[in-house]
Amino acid sequence: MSLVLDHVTLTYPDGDGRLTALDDVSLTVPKGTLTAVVGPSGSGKSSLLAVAATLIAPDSGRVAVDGTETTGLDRAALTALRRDRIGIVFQQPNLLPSLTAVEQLQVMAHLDGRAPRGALPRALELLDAVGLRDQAARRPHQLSGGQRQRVNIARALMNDPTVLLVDEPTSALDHERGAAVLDLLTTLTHQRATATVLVTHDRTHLTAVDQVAEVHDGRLTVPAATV
Ligand SMILES: Nc1ncnc2c1ncn2[C@@H]1O[C@H](COP(=O)(O)OP(=O)(O)OP(=O)(O)O)[C@@H](O)[C@H]1O
Repeated sequence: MSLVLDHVTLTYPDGDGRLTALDDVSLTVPKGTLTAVVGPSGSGKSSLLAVAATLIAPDSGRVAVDGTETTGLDRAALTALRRDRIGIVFQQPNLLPSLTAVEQLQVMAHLDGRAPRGALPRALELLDAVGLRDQAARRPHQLSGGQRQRVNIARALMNDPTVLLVDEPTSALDHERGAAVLDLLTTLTHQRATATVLVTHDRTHLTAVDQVAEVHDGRLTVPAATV
């Protein structure tokens, strides 16, 4: 199992008390499958993604990424785990304005301090996988919103993550482009055997996902196993 959340509870300070953002949440996402997490605003979706990304430690419960238990890992170990095993696609493609599409990906290979040998062929291969091989030399302002989101997705795959976490990828896109991005995520999940979690409040495009989990007031339910 590539991503396991086991009885995870997360609270935030709230005035004199605590607000429970995740309430005893358990979720398992096997490799090569896509789980959509749906729920209304404020239900806990972003908190779930942040805990899965090991950006926030839960108050209690267990998070395991690609077989590694994250509880008790120090900051350096968590940073390395995120760098090597986790890809994150944020809602807004936060691309660097001055870099071309292929450079947005290549820069990922520089971040861990290793010589980016093989970074260019890999970046081009990933741009090809997201249908943008011929846009490799374009800068963000020369790309459409949907194309920018594809670059964003390709970039998250640069380090060959096991776990892919995606936050509302279709919110800035029209219906057709949103559906295309979801199709692409489904295909990449199967091809690259990632354990993918997609957070969304929009159920329209969810027909092809492997599992839909619903979150309400921090409580997660997975209707009759769909994986
Ligand atoms: N840093 C924080 N400090 C205190 N409370 C927080 C913090 N972050 C989120 N919350 C609260 O935790 C609950 C869950 O928030 P979360 O952002 O996870 O929901 P969400 O489902 O992602 O919402 P949205 O769809 O609007 O992004 C909400 O009640 C929110 O107000």
